[in-house]
Amino acid sequence: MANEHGNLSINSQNIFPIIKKWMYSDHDIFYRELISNGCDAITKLKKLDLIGEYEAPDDIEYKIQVKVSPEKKTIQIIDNGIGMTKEEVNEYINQIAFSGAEAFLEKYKDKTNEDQIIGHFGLGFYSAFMVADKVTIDTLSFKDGASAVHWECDGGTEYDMQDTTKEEPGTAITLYLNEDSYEFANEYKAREVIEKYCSFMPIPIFLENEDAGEQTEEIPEEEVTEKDKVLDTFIKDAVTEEVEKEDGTKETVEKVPAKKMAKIVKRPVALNDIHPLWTKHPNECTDEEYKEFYRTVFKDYKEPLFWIHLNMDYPFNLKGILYFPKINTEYESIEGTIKLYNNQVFVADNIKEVIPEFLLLLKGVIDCPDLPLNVSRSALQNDGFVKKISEYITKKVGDKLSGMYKTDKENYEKYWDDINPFIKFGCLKDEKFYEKMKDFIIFKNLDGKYLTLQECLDENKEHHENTVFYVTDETEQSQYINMFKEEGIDAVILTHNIDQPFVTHLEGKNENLKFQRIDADLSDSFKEETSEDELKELTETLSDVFKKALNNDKLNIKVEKLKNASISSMITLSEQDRRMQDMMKMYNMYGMDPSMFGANGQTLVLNANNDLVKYIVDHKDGENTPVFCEQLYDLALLSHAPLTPEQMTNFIARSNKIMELLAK
Ligand SMILES: Nc1ncnc2c1ncn2[C@@H]1O[C@H](COP(=O)(O)OP(=O)(O)OP(=O)(O)O)[C@@H](O)[C@H]1O
Repeated sequence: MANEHGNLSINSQNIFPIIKKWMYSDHDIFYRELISNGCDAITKLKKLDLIGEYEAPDDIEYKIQVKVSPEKKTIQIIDNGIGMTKEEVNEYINQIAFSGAEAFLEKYKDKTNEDQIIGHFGLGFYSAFMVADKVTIDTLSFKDGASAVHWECDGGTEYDMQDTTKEEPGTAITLYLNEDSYEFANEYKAREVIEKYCSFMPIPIFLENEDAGEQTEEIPEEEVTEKDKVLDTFIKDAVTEEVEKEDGTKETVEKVPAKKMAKIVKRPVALNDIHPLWTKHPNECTDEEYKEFYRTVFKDYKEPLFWIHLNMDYPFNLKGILYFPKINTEYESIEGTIKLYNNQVFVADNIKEVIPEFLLLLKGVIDCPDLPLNVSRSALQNDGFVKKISEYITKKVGDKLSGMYKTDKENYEKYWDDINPFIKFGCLKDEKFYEKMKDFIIFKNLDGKYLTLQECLDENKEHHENTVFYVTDETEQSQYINMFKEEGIDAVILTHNIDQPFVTHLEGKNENLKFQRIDADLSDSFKEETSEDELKELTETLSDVFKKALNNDKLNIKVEKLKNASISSMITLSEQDRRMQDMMKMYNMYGMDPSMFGANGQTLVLNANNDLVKYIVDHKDGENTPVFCEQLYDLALLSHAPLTPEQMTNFIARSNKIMELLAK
């Protein structure tokens, strides 16, 4: 072919400046685009070989080679795939791709970042110009009689094409990096980017630093294969050790015998796993493989609790593995990662348009070749097909969990403390998931037994109808817990942030159902039968004394005769008021007067059967009465909520004073 010089068939003057600016932060995706083009080219050739339209040499080793040269500031991506004829370069590179890229950019150039094209699919070959001033293609088509083509373009609208020599079919793309992009020729940077995007591509990828010189390694000679380039052979001395014999004399014994070794050119190691676990059938995968995959992909050395292997071909193609991670501490925020792949090519993490929001708390991989990824995120959100995929994933997770409840309850209960925030979040976010899971939500009771909602209600029917009492802090609320236990009344433990909105949700779903925190109100079971008048009189007396002693006119005081005489004072706060206060805390409305929202605060309950309370009634004006009142109030507060720093300081000082009085 004579030298051919031509104009790229585009209408706008120059799209390269736009390409170069495109998604500044994601310039590294050119690696993905070019390597996946190479994988596609090889996959096509393998198919042709399979159907008899091409006969590959017996010793063919399909692979992608990435060669970086920090000195020359070049990157080469070489495949031994299908290659291109001159006509194909014309068609795919000079015409179609350019006008395609132009249309693509035209469509999206005004869009803001929020509306990014998913993973920027479709940028293709031209993404090379984000990092390179000049790009060349050397390619030889697999077709009989094809001649090799050299193509070159320096980022303008013109290209040059000429014959070249190339022995084997395939394509080599060479990037001459621009000044801002030299880092991509750094071996470690290249490795990092390739591992990010190409870890599971279906063709082995090898990285080589052209400037690093020949790397070597030493292996036992018997392990040398035909493919190895042997540089030297030598004998590695035996390893010996001096040991003491029974008679006390010493002897030298051979631990490892002398060995014939070979020094060879370092064997290349592929950067990717071409058969990621999700592509295998679940029956073929062992637990150890699942765990190993989890460790490698998520760099999490805590073992996952369990996993779900998604595997379907119809009505759409979807494979993946979702792991339920172990949450180590109560305080660790749960943050998962779901990696999305398209035919083993990494697209992006946590695409909430495709993956239901609550599943993003898990860790996992999803590969869905059918996804329309070259559309904007907002279009994806409204896509019926994408919704179906998302619903399918949710359904599968629900199936797995409900199945586990039914057939492996022991483990389900074992995992419950770790997985319940996730399930509850899912129920709040997704009606269908709630419907699927509602009968499999369990509650840990005061004895550490797990009960369903219905079981909780049935168990306590005699004491309270349709009410579930719950504990949010076992230490703080221990006094109430003891009272409940004494009366044989049960409560459940709900300590996670998600529990408050979740119980509200359950109340909305179940008519008449009420959740009450254990300190919300004192049920009649704890009280002795007594006359209303007597209590009223005591309440008036004690209210006066306490209000005066605590210098607090607004204090609500209620006197009860509690069966347990050792309890002196308690705080109760109605469920509704407490939820209001919690909500205010959540929205950072500290310092506001709760009464603004109708929350009129706590009630100090005093036990008329308690000796200290009796003492106060009998010594209204006693010298030490105010101290008793303050102390009883603080003790009640302590078992309800943490004291403020000022309250705590006073409490400690007063406690010391009381002991001094006792010591006198
Ligand atoms: N390494 C290669 N070997 C053979 N053909 C190639 C190679 N790279 C690109 N091509 C041809 O050029 C065409 C255009 O490539 P480009 O990367 O721009 O778009 P694409 O791969 O079709 O789509 P995508 O936008 O998904 O990358 C390809 O469809 C393919 O026919």
